[in-house]
Amino acid sequence: MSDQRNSTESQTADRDNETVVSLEDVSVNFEKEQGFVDSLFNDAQRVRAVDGVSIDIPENEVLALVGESGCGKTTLGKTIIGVQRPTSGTVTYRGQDVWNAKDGNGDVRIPYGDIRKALQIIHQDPGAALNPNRKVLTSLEAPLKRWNSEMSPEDRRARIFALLDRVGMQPPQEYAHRYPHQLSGGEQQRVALVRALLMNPDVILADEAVSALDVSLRVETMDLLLELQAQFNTSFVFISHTLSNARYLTEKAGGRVAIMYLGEIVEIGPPKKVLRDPKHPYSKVLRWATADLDPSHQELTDPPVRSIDIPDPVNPPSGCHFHTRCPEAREACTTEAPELGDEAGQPGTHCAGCHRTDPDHEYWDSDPLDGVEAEFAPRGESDD
Ligand SMILES: Nc1ncnc2c1ncn2[C@@H]1O[C@H](COP(=O)(O)OP(=O)(O)OP(=O)(O)O)[C@@H](O)[C@H]1O
Repeated sequence: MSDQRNSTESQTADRDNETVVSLEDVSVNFEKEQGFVDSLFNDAQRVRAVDGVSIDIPENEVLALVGESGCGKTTLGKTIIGVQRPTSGTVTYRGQDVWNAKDGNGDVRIPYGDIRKALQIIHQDPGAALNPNRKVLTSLEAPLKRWNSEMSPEDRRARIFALLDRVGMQPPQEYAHRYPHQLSGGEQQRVALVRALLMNPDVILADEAVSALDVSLRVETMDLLLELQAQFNTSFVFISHTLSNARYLTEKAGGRVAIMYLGEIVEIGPPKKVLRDPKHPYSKVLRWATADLDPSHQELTDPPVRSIDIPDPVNPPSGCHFHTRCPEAREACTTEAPELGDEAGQPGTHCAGCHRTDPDHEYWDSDPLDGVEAEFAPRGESDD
């Protein structure tokens, strides 16, 4: 590990809290694909992939988005980096509305081209993202030619070689002249990382960027990502199915973990709080499913849920979306959606969207739902 990241404390203290990207009450709906016959008889159904999310991404942030498949992580990540247009709500980059910049609406202070350069993505499968018929050098030169057209060919190559060298592809001239199939999975991922870094971005979205790698390479790659994040002062949004990777990245970087369920962020905060002492019943389920995070895992035979079925995002449950599966749900959860709190999108805070976090909520006087143990936990148990 480089001495650029000696301690979580110094990293946190050095952090410049200027907001780079801000989402305000953002929702993204998709039309659900239907078969031909269904489409003749039924109205189009809308999937609520992201449902009313507000969050700030400051400079030098490491944020991990975690949740089950289909909960909206990728859609939210793409909305953060300005490639997915929200159905409602606003996305701003350094105060500029991203979609007004794209559409040329109003007084555009930051052109959309600059925003695209500043917000980059690394895909889960770098092999698929690289053109198989192009040498690494050609693939890496393309975005520089497009976005930094004033750069001379010599400077372009010097920058590419320096970055290939920095990510450990040595000698860089030799790697630059290979085709993607002549690289290992880990090397392809490094090329994808170089391509993102070439633009000097403010934010990189890494969508399951290490999950396709062998376990032995995963930690090495995560360490490299964190070193580069610190060196280039770039914020990283990591999308992960697994809490272990999210914990590794965010604990080392002094970052945040956001747990998503059916399009919503249900809990967000520092990993020590969210992963080791979760407040939301759904976060407890994810923690239970990660044996190395939950010492009681071995003794429990069943997951702490009433139902293992994930509801349809076309028609999420009323009130708290999690009430149909929650082992602590009461009547109040079926009607009133819990708030995550105004502070939730901001760094340093730990918030959960659960009525149990409010000791005065009517939840405590309402009846447990079928299958919920009446004395599950006393009032205020979830408070810090
Ligand atoms: N382009 C699209 N058209 C229609 N539905 C979509 C589209 N993209 C995503 N969805 C739906 O939106 C919901 C959220 O998908 P998303 O890919 O964001 O979830 P995810 O948490 O990233 O899942 P995974 O971990 O499996 O990648 C899912 O129900 C998905 O089927």
